[in-house]
Amino acid sequence: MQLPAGYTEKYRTLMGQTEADAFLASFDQPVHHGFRINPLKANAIPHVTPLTEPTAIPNGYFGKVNGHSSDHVTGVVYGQEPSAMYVGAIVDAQPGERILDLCAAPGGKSTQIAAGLQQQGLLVTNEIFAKRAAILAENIERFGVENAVVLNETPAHIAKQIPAFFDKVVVDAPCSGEGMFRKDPAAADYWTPAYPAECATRQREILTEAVKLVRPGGQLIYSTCTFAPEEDEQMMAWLLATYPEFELVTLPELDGLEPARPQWANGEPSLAKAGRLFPHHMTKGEGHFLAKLVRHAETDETKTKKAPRANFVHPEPAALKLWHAFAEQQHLNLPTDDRQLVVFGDQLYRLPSDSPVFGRLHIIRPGLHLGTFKKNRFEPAFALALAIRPDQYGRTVALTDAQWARYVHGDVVNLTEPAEAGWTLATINGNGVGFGKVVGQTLKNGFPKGLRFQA
Ligand SMILES: C[S@@+](CC[C@H](N)C(=O)[O-])C[C@H]1O[C@@H](n2cnc3c(N)ncnc32)[C@H](O)[C@@H]1O
Repeated sequence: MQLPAGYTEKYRTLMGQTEADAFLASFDQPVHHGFRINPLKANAIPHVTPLTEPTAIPNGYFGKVNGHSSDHVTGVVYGQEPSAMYVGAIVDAQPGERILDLCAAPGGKSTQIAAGLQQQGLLVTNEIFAKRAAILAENIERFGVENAVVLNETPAHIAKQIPAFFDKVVVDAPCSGEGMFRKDPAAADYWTPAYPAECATRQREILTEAVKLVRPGGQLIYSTCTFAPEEDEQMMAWLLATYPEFELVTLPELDGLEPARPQWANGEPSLAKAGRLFPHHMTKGEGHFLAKLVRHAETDETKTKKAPRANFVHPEPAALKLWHAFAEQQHLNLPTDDRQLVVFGDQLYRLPSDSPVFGRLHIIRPGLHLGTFKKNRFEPAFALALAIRPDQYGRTVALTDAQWARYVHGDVVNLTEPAEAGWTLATINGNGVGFGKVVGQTLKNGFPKGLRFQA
């Protein structure tokens, strides 16, 4: 591929001739695709997507996902570039943690974090641009995540509202995207010698807020999909110099992951604890930069922020009655725990445990969407169908491939046998695909209009 002259010169100077030749030649190699399977689903084994070649990352596989397959539509698989999967592995989410994904759309890292949290604890997933935040919310919903709050906010607003709150803050930063040149050669045309420094300015602004959000003793995870030292080693050198309470920690040993290059910044030896994935070294992947930092615990423990209680509107008794009646009639079995029911207009959600006061932050999804209050009745949400296991719901109908194609197209589905009338969970391959109302021997379609397609 045609790379800008300034680009090739830059990496010849940084790497030396021999390595630069191999690095630059890698841009003419094929793009590698990958996906992760979703351990949150009742059946995490895809229906049509082959699991032939695992990546070095848990649940990761090489291969391409068909966006119109039942595997994608039921959230059993999530397409993700193979080296991007390393970020989630380094976050290493554990059940019960409070994690913030600050630059999250479309949701690759967030869905990976959600898999690690196993529906316990709190994932706050944020995207600054509204259109991208809507896509993020859709992907979180399809993945069946129950414990995520989706925000559409600036990092500064979040830092002001809930400082020092999170065990882990992830900054998968907007960057010059040099690791995307193979996938999108037009991105290379956008590159100028000054572009990485422009991106670095924005990254510093984001990190200035991100550091405030990490609790003492908590971790900050920083990643980019670019090779530019200005956005990688030099960004970490700046962070360490500006925030001495942060320290880089050694990354786990993972296939293809190599130490970052202190000589590309100020020579500070600890920068080698950050990691790089280079396309001319790792077996298959587009490349990434990764770093994990810990914020030293403060000696004065009183400075550690206690979790403020969430400020949400709880359902009125009449609304609660409708919800309980629905759950009882449909034999919906949601485990009882401390998750609170909250209402947003006529919508009912289940807020994740440990949610803080979000104040005026712009929330897109306050947890799992359970459904809508209509006059004297309750209608279940699409998100609920994707989050529950079929054995948590009383009425289910397993669709054949042909019936599923009709369902996702928005058609009425003729059932092979009569079924009990009422709200029914349609499934394929053992996973929920949406609700529909059974009438006689037909399933009236409940697949959201905006998602319908011809399979
Ligand atoms: C590399 S992408 C994130 C990819 C995502 N983490 C994933 O795995 O799917 C960076 C994101 O940062 C967002 N962004 C751009 N400017 C930002 C800013 N000033 N503050 C926070 N996020 C920003 C972009 O819209 C983009 O969605």
